[in-house]
Amino acid sequence: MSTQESGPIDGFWTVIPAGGSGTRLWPLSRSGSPKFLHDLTGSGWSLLQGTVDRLAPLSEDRLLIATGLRHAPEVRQQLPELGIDSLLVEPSPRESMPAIGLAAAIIEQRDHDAIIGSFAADHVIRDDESFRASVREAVAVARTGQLVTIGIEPKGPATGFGYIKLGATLDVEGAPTAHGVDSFVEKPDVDTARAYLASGEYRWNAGMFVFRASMLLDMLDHYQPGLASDLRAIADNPLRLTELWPRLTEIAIDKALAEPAAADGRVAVIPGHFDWDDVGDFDSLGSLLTESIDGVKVLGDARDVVAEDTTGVIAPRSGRVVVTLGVKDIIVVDTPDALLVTNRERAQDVKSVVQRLKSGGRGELI
Ligand SMILES: Nc1nc2c(ncn2[C@@H]2O[C@H](COP(=O)(O)OP(=O)(O)O[C@H]3O[C@H](CO)[C@@H](O)[C@H](O)[C@@H]3O)[C@@H](O)[C@H]2O)c(=O)[nH]1
Repeated sequence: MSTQESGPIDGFWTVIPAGGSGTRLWPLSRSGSPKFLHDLTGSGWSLLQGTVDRLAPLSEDRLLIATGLRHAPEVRQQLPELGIDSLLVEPSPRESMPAIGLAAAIIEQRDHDAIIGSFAADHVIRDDESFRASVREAVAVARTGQLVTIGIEPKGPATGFGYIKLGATLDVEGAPTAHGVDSFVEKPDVDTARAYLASGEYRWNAGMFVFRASMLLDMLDHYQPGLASDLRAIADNPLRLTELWPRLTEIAIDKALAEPAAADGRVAVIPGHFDWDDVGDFDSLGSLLTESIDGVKVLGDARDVVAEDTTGVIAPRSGRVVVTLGVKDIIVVDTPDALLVTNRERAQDVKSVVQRLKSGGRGELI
């Protein structure tokens, strides 16, 4: 298989775990309306719709979206063409492993040889063709029985991402850039991240995993046997979902599988060369918005902003007009029930004020 090949990939399924609440993007993103349901780039599409569209040329209608009970109606509304079998509704959040594992168990029953690519619902990718070429390489390696990830060249010493240490190059037909993975390190401190960056040996973990469905279930049997047997039981009898789901281990795929499997030499990485952003906070959102009005990036209706001698990001979402004068690197997010004013430097800390609101009895705003 060549990386230049186009068209759908035989037996390839897309899984999209769509959970998490994106608290650093509060008050735009709320637990009832998380960031994947929002258009955060001004494209007219939500991040979820963009993700589905990016993968459709590879997997066509072989798609499974795993989302929470609260978000399922909005997901259906945004994706009216979604087949009845393409939505997996979870009774409560359990992190990514139960969602991806159950999707794998269900898909394996439908298609024993399925290869699955699991991709977050809430990331922005600029160069779709290059992304799909990386997925094709990842599939070629996944066919050999490895758990494969796509790693992103780090742009800075970010502490909000996991890092993947590259191992030796692999010799797999159709995957000329494939490497083994030495280890995964989840969200290091800034000094460690700087050292990783300087070494040139690390890639960002972008939460993308490609694997044979049967292989993932075997790995789960090995590393998370209790979870594996519960997930198989639910896939065998979906009526057991409400009974078994609450007891499933709440764990991310990185911790449950990627870290231990890398230590056992069972993980590979394709270094991706496309522009990727997880839109983690308002600062990164600002850099994604291309249109600047009088020096300000506006997410919403530009007629609702009057900004003089101002730089930063403004999201007018209340129907009110936002007027700023003489402020630099500001972030203003105006929604009907909550107004956030901060600056780009403190964008990451929005998470902690959200926590404060929650513990202060204003959980209804989160
Ligand atoms: N269905 C479902 N999906 C979930 C749930 N919890 C999380 N997810 C999904 O699992 C993925 C990762 O979860 P996050 O909670 O957003 O992880 P993170 O802290 O951002 O870290 C992960 O992603 C980073 C890249 O964005 C990585 O750098 C990091 O290493 C790790 O993989 C996202 O697609 C998220 O929607 C859940 O309960 N249910």
